[in-house]
Amino acid sequence: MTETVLTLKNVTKKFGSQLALDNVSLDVKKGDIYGLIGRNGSGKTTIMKIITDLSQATSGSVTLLGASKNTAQYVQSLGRIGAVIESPAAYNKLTAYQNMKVICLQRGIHDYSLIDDMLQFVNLADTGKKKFKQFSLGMKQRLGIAMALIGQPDFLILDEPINGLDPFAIIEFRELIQKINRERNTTILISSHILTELYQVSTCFGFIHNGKMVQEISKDDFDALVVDSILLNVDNAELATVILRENFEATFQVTSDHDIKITNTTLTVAEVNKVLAQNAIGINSIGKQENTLEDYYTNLVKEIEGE
Ligand SMILES: Nc1ncnc2c1ncn2[C@@H]1O[C@H](COP(=O)(O)OP(=O)(O)OP(=O)(O)O)[C@@H](O)[C@H]1O
Repeated sequence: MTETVLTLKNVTKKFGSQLALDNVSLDVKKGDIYGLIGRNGSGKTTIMKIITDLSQATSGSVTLLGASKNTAQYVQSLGRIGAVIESPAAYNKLTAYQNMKVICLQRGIHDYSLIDDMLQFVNLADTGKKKFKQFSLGMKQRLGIAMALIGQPDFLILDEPINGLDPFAIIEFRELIQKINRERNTTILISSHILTELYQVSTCFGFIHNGKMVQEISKDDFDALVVDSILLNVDNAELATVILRENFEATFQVTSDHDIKITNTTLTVAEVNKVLAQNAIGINSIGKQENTLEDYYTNLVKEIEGE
């Protein structure tokens, strides 16, 4: 059975009368890259702060690397994790190497050769005398990760690390996350509202909305559930739909006099095209639409808000 790294059970957090987390449960398994997805204010940072002991839950339980929160063992478990929450905390006037050295001193790490290894690992080996305040956002994020990795953690927590990065820095970042997971066997919890990126990097997802965990799903299950749809623009959508229903098993939505959306299908564009052409239906356009994590999340939120 796969080992569980983190479990939250019915965690509730109130700030005065405001309910920031409402009975949240989640499970992160060893080896996962768990993507925590939610809009601004949905509770992602609050979850991470509770895990890292920067905040206390109002009720519910948290188990980290086998230890329950508020026990001496939990403090030991915290020593096996690395975290970058809100923004990387480093000294503006220090270089990458000096900032790393501060972390080593704080953590009682005496082997400074680890610093060079780690800076190399995050591609910051040649920043020399450049001070943290002169770093680009991408460099700052990578230094934050190097600082979090210096203690060789089993579990890495990253709060919105992609925010504000340019497309090249995002690609670099994605590769770094995967490298950490693969080469260092580090389990990762990463939050973001940039869903396309989370989709590419994560092995499972947790959707949080208004402080509630709406769904947890593995990437494999998500991929099996979410199949692409076919969008059609035809002369007569109603007639075309009758013909399509006679020929194929799928869901056909007539969205206007000319537009049809076909979902729940593994049909190809060529198959649809052939049947309509044989029945003399004029086709103006036909094409596949990829259903993304973004669509899935938006629909989930719409369903909940429509409740
Ligand atoms: N210290 C606090 N005092 C009062 N309310 C708070 C506090 N911290 C967070 N909240 C509230 O709790 C809710 C969840 O906030 P949280 O920062 O966890 O969301 P988030 O999903 O991380 O959002 P973002 O993406 O904007 O960082 C929000 O409504 C926020 O205003």
